[in-house]
Amino acid sequence: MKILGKSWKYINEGNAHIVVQILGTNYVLRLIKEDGKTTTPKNVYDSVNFVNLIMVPLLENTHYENEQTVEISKSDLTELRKLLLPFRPANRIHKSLISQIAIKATNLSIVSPNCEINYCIEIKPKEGYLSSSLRQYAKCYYCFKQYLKLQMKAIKETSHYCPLDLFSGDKNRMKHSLLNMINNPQNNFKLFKNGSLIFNEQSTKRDLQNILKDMNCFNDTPLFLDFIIATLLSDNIRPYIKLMAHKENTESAYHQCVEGNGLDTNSFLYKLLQLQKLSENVAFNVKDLNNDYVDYVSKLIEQLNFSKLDLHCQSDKETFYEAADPIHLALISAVAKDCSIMISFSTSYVENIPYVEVGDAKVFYKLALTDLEPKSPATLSKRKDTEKKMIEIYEKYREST
Ligand SMILES: O=P(O)(O)O[C@@H]1[C@@H](OP(=O)(O)O)[C@H](OP(=O)(O)O)[C@H](O)[C@H](OP(=O)(O)O)[C@H]1OP(=O)(O)O
Ligand SMILES: Nc1ncnc2c1ncn2[C@@H]1O[C@H](COP(=O)(O)OP(=O)(O)OP(=O)(O)O)[C@@H](O)[C@H]1O
Repeated sequence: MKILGKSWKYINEGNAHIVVQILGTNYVLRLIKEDGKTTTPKNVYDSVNFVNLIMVPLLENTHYENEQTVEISKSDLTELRKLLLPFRPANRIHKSLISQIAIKATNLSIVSPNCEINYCIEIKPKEGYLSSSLRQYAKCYYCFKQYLKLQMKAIKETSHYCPLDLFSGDKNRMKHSLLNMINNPQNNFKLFKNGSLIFNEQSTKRDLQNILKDMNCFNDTPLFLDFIIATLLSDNIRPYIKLMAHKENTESAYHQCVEGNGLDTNSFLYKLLQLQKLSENVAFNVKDLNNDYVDYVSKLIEQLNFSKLDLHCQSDKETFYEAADPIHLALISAVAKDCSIMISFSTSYVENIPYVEVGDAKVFYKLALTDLEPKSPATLSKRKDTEKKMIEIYEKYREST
């Protein structure tokens, strides 16, 4: 069966979308899971506008072209649902309904369909700072939530990954955080080869070593991690980076959640962190999340069009932040706290794409963010409830050990 007249392949899925690549092109379809909610074409148009006009420019997510909506026929959709089943993970198949309107987006798992081999690293970094609501416990949201996940049996052991290490800008701490992700990947670290998942939550350090041998451009894991760090610290504009092998100094690793301030203001990670922090600077009461916010995405787009703001432009960004409803900012921040970083790379030459010089090799890469669709206002009250639950569980856990 073909989609839009072309062959396709399943890439992966999350709680809200199934993503399939359209072979021979540079795009994917983000199929929207429908269970529990009905998606109208208007909802999807608004969502696409939210990504294109708000999230992409605010994050300077330049390698992500404008999303578009596409319609899939009812009969194709019925067949597609059946064909997707064998590829879908057991813990996700309880959601089986898919919307007829899907989102056409840039395929971030490849640098280009013309490259002989494309690899891609996916990092779901989560909240990179200590939110004011958790400061008294000196423990960040991710590290706290690990105990809740353990209790719910969603994970077998807690991860030592701390987002504050990754966002610290300190290369030692960043390396340490990536090693912790690799030791216990959960949904935070994945690797793809030509759009197929080759490293996931079940993989081990040894699996990564074998993948790197096969890749033939990084001699060892530390060099591979240096490559990831160099791209994350880049401004995503500079045409090339010369990789300086960085000697790890694990002594400086923290064993608790400590915020760093080593990120350059032009770096990709800094921009993501700033957007995440939008929920900190605004005071709002969860009780205010009344019916006024049910259709907030379409209101936000209307306001943006009415004020003729272009969020690619710095002064318009500032005007937007100053005038925005605090709850809208908190909802934008929630997207930035849950999105994924995709670093696709290849040793094949690709025009107008930055590269990292690794020894004699040039590794061409694209750094971009995905999963930028708007969240429901219920996300904000869910966060408060989760915080309460995870603090209780953590305190019980501490008493028992
Ligand atoms: O509960 P959170 O905040 O940690 O994040 C949820 C994620 O959990 P995790 O990354 O595993 O901790 C959760 O991820 P998983 O399904 O656990 O992989 C979703 O990303 C969820 O987003 P949405 O509600 O589907 O839009 C996320 O929910 P939102 O809070 O972003 O709505
Ligand atoms: N544009 C893309 N190109 C290639 N692969 C993608 C793209 N977007 C997402 N993916 C892959 O598909 C997976 C699911 O996508 P995404 O995270 O957007 O789904 P979601 O259901 O919205 O996630 P969540 O569970 O965080 O709500 C990602 O983890 C990633 O592996």
